[in-house]
Amino acid sequence: MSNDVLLEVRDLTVEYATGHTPVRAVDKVDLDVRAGEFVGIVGESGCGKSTLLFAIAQLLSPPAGITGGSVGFRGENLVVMNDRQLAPIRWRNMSVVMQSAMNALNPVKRIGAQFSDVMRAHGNTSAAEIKERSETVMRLVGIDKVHLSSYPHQLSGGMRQRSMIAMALLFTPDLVIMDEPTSALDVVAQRSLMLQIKDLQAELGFAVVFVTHDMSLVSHFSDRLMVMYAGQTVEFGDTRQVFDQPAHPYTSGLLDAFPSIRGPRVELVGIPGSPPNLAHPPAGCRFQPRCPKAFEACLTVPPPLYDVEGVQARCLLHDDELNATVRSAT
Ligand SMILES: Nc1ncnc2c1ncn2[C@@H]1O[C@H](COP(=O)(O)OP(=O)(O)OP(=O)(O)O)[C@@H](O)[C@H]1O
Repeated sequence: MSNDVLLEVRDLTVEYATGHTPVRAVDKVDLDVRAGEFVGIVGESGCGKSTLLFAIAQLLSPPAGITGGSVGFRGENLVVMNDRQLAPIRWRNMSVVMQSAMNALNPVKRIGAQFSDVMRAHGNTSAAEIKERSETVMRLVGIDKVHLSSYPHQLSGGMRQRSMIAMALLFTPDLVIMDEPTSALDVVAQRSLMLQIKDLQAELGFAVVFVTHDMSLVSHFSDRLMVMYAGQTVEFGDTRQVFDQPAHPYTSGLLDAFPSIRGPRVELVGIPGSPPNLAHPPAGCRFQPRCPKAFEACLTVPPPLYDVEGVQARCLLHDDELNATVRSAT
């Protein structure tokens, strides 16, 4: 991993134009990803994780649209580019692996033919070159090259996901965006696929942005972790630090809701209540209605991100001035 910033997302805002009030699914999100880094994004269902990934990859379609901010990738803002300008970047420099290979792969086309389509669409026309690269990426993900002649339904779930990853690596991109690529797999296949992604990353040096619901997956595999709640980043920092000393009550709640594989047995506690309606988020802190540590200011003051020993956390508990006022009033 280097210190070169590969992806620089600033103030990114995405809205779904449905009903009377637009739904702001991603609200002014900042995200930097360095070359070769693995960044995990977690949060409850509906918090905007997939929308953020689609916005970064410029794959949103109506009613969703980017209404503010920028996506800097290798120094260029993707948001202002048209499809023709994006074409040379897609697959070659940035590729996407979706949640379900069964939906992303064409069911009536052999795997090899799908690889070939991607390579031809992006400028590789030599049949020999396409064959060689297709066999190489299948080897990289541990699938015998005979399966280039298979249809998706002839492969197991794990093999389908692996072939999606192989397809994403056809051009050795700098960034691979993954939206829960292991969620349809059993835990054994899940772990083996994750180990393989990490090995490939070490070998080929690409960065990964990885969305999941699974805290134990990110605890093992990500360098840095972003926790999202109601369209916003609520905590972002070094994964170990976030796990050891969560700086946001929502992160603590997520951690308490997941079993630890090796630690002592403890009772799991869920987070009471449910996430807010993003068309009408609560005033003040969005997590406040569910927060065990909420105090009066949380009802009205929308918290910014505070720096807490190198981790960013969107919680008024870290506002020294506000806390001094609260202490002096009691
Ligand atoms: N087609 C749509 N029309 C209107 N609003 C939508 C649409 N799709 C998503 N949303 C809104 O965007 C929010 C974020 O959705 P998104 O799928 O990005 O969340 P997520 O965190 O990826 O959830 P999951 O983990 O279940 O995939 C949802 O809460 C919903 O309010």
